Amino acid sequence: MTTEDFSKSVELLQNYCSDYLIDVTDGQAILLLKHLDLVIEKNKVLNLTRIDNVEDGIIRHLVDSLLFLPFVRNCLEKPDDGDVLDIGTGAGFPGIPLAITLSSRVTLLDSVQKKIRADQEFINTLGLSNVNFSMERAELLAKHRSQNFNVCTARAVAETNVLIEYAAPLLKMGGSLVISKGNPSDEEVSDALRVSKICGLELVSRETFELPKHSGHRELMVFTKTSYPSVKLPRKPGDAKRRPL
Ligand SMILES: C[S@@+](CC[C@H](N)C(=O)[O-])C[C@H]1O[C@@H](n2cnc3c(N)ncnc32)[C@H](O)[C@@H]1O
Repeated sequence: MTTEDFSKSVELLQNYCSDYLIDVTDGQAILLLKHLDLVIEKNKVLNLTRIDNVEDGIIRHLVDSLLFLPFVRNCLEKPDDGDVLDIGTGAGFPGIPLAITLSSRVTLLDSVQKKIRADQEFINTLGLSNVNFSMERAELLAKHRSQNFNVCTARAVAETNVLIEYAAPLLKMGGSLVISKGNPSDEEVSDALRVSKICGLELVSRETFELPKHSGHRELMVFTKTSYPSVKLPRKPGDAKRRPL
């Protein structure tokens, strides 16, 4: 990107975000766009995303990830404090945009080694000091980091009931799972409500957004842990999907 293109992108990103009442400083916007640039570059040698241009990436990766920000902030006990886990982070969405805009500790979790390696490279280049990495399945992380996180996030990882089962043992009591969904079916939502009861979570908010330039509909859902699961969690890796609760 030329310096002129970069400045235009910073302005575009800030303008889009202000439509959702999300403030992004110049410094944060520069880091967000550098991350996007690194992802697009890395995508030439590693299959990370279908989005291969900055204009689409600003909307479908950056704005889409930043929609999580007010919800995550709201769920943290103290603003900008606490531990956030991004389950199935892929190329770092929404985890890296959240790490740039929050000063909380953010752990990027993915079971695929090459994705976590790419994320480590991105974070080194961006110079962020509040990011940790975990290369394993969510179900296995829950065995040694049980009740460790104030907030879990996930975008485009699994059905809502599966995400609830992954997050329940990882969250501290009172912690929350924040997820973004395109168009969840009634069946997905009713399954999620049933499984959330078993796992000790409650749906506390559900808000809808339209991405800029008709790029998609989003539902941001927040589930808060209010009691302990009534079944033993985590179950074996893969059970949440293969044998849903
Ligand atoms: C479609 S990608 C989405 C990546 C990113 N969240 C985004 O929105 O661009 C889903 C990612 O979740 C990871 N994943 C799926 N199930 C997982 C699990 N049980 N534990 C850890 N990572 C998982 C996959 O390896 C993959 O990188």
